[in-house]
Parts: sequence; structure tokens; C-alpha cells
Amino acid sequence: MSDQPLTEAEIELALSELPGWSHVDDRLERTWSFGGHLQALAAATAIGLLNEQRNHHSDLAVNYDKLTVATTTHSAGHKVSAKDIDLATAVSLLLD
Ligand SMILES: C[C@H](O)[C@H](O)[C@H]1CNC2=NC(N)=NC(=O)C2=N1
Repeated sequence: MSDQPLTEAEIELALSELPGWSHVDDRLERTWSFGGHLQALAAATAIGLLNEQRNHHSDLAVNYDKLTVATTTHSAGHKVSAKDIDLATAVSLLLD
């Protein structure tokens, strides 16, 4: 999968299929709310497995019962690439 940076138009098109995700500071980002802290931690662990499968690692921030997932591509100059779209799609399939 290409790690070339996507254009703004390409990112916006991809985000039209990824409800809840935003393009902020050259990252794709979305926050989920859960029923409690342990559920948020469990979701973070499950996403860690997706990250490892892809060798593409999202940033995961747990704040009590909320989990924020963010992804960017270091080798694209810390811009959004197709690898981030792929990971965001997999995370949404897992958590929605
Ligand atoms: C060497 C290794 O393939 C790279 O460092 C991978 C690992 N995980 C990564 N994760 C993320 N989010 N972006 C990257 O560019 C990236 N690159």
C-alpha cells in the first residue's frame, strides 16, 4: 500500500465514507465513548492488534471512558496516506 501523502481532495473523499473521523493537524482522528474505563482500555488493546497486523501504529489516548484514535504516516512526512485510510476503516469496522 502506498505511503505517499494524499491530497486534501482525496482525504475528504475518503472521509465521506468514514463517519466521525476528522482530518486535523495532518492526522485522521476520531473519539469513541464507552460504558467505562475498562471498555475503553479493551478497545485500545484490540486496536493495538490491528496496528501490529498492518505494521502501522495509531496513537491511542484513553481518557477515563473515552478513546481517541489518531493516525498519520511518518514516512509520508507525517501526512495522511492510504495506510491511514486503511487503518481508520479497520478501526471503524471493529468499534462501530
Ligand atoms: C519501520 C516501520 O515499518 C515503520 O516505522 C512503520 C511502523 N509504524 C508506523 N506507524 C505509523 N502510524 N506511521 C508510520 O509511518 C509507521 N511506520
